Amino acid sequence: MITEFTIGILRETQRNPDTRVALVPQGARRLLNDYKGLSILVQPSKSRVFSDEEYVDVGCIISEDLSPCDLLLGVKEVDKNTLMEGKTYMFFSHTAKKQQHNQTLLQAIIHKNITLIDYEYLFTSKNERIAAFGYFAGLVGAYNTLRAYGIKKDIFSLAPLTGTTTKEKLWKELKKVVGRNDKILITGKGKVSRGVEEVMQACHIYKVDIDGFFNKTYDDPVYFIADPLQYAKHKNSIPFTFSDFKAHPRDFKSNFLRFAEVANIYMATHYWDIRSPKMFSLEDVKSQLFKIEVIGDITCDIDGSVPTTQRVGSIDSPYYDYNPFTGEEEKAFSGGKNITVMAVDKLPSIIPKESSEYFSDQLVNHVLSYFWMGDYNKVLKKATIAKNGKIKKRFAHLRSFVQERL
Ligand SMILES: NC(=O)c1ccc[n+]([C@@H]2O[C@H](COP(=O)([O-])OP(=O)(O)OC[C@H]3O[C@@H](n4cnc5c(N)ncnc54)[C@H](O)[C@@H]3O)[C@@H](O)[C@H]2O)c1
Repeated sequence: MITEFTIGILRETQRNPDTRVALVPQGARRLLNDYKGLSILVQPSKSRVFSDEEYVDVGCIISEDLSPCDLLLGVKEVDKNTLMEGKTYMFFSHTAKKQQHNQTLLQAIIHKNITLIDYEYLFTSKNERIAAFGYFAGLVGAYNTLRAYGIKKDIFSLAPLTGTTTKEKLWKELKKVVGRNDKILITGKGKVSRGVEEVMQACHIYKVDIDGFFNKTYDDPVYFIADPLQYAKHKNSIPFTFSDFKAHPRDFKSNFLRFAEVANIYMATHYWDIRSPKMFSLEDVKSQLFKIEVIGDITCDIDGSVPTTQRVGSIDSPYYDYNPFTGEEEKAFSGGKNITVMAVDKLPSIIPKESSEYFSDQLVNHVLSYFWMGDYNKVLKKATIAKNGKIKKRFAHLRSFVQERL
């Protein structure tokens, strides 16, 4: 039904550009077949996992100039110097939690009267995230965390993930994981957690219930997935409800330490609202009772709910140690009572082809047509951080953040 609409696929602009893409050639082909007034322009890129030719083959136009586009699609933060005045952009902006490193990006968006829609806030009517790479972050994050444990304990050796790989290759490698009587704690029951769980199953690590996790000993490794009901509690002992936790996170405190006393590996996959309690404090990790030796922080929030995450590691160098007594970072696997941390963003970029295909399917099936058919259930509206250079009401907490002088 559309008269005319043009999508632009941006070239990623970070220093080590992400090879993922939000709309893959097969998805573009489907859209172009289904909607006759649609055009898709693609900025040429040598690093994208799909070649320019693959886009041309399905009817897209390769063009450096994306100024004719109604919508510009990226994956990661767009270089603020390339932003075009008055355009509509959709990408992972990592601005809504007032991330300091993206403050100037948000300021540029406001200054240039841009409309910013963030994939992170596209939700179904059942409040489920629509477009996310989380599942793949879970696969890679769990792999990297198990690899760290294998190195730390010198019990197995998984190949490092450098460059890019496929799910099939990960699975082959994971056959090397040998179990001990480890207890693995996972927090969060969303998409990342689903990926982590698949890795657990691939390694024949078994899931136990909360009673088993706390009270039983096993000969083999086991895991438990804690949801907010189990890792947080109301400050006034009011029974926990998730809706209350989401609406009034400041009324809750952490109930995590009991897990830290039995788990030796921890994988953080929960969503964290900056107003909700941190899992533990840096004081807590000094305690003899704090047993966790390896933390795979897939949430990767700096100064977030997992305070041992002092910085974001890189794909090629994903680990560092945190010394609980000095509070300093040390070389990974340097021993003693150090906690080994794996905290890397862009984890799904290690599996760029499959993760892009998965993400693109979600956009094609559940999001993109709202731009030209009408956003009747407000999916786009709710994910709009700024409209024509004005911060939207849902993100009003960012108004002072964009006005701060640097
Ligand atoms: N490191 C990476 O490369 C990478 C990649 C993708 C996602 N992530 C991060 O992983 C985290 C989880 O992502 P996901 O896709 O699994 O999210 P999700 O929405 O699918 O699941 C999040 C889970 O967190 C828990 N939760 C706690 N408080 C919540 C709240 N206030 N609202 C909603 N859920 C809450 C729930 O158990 C929920 O199921 C996010 O912080 C995301 O940014 C990291």
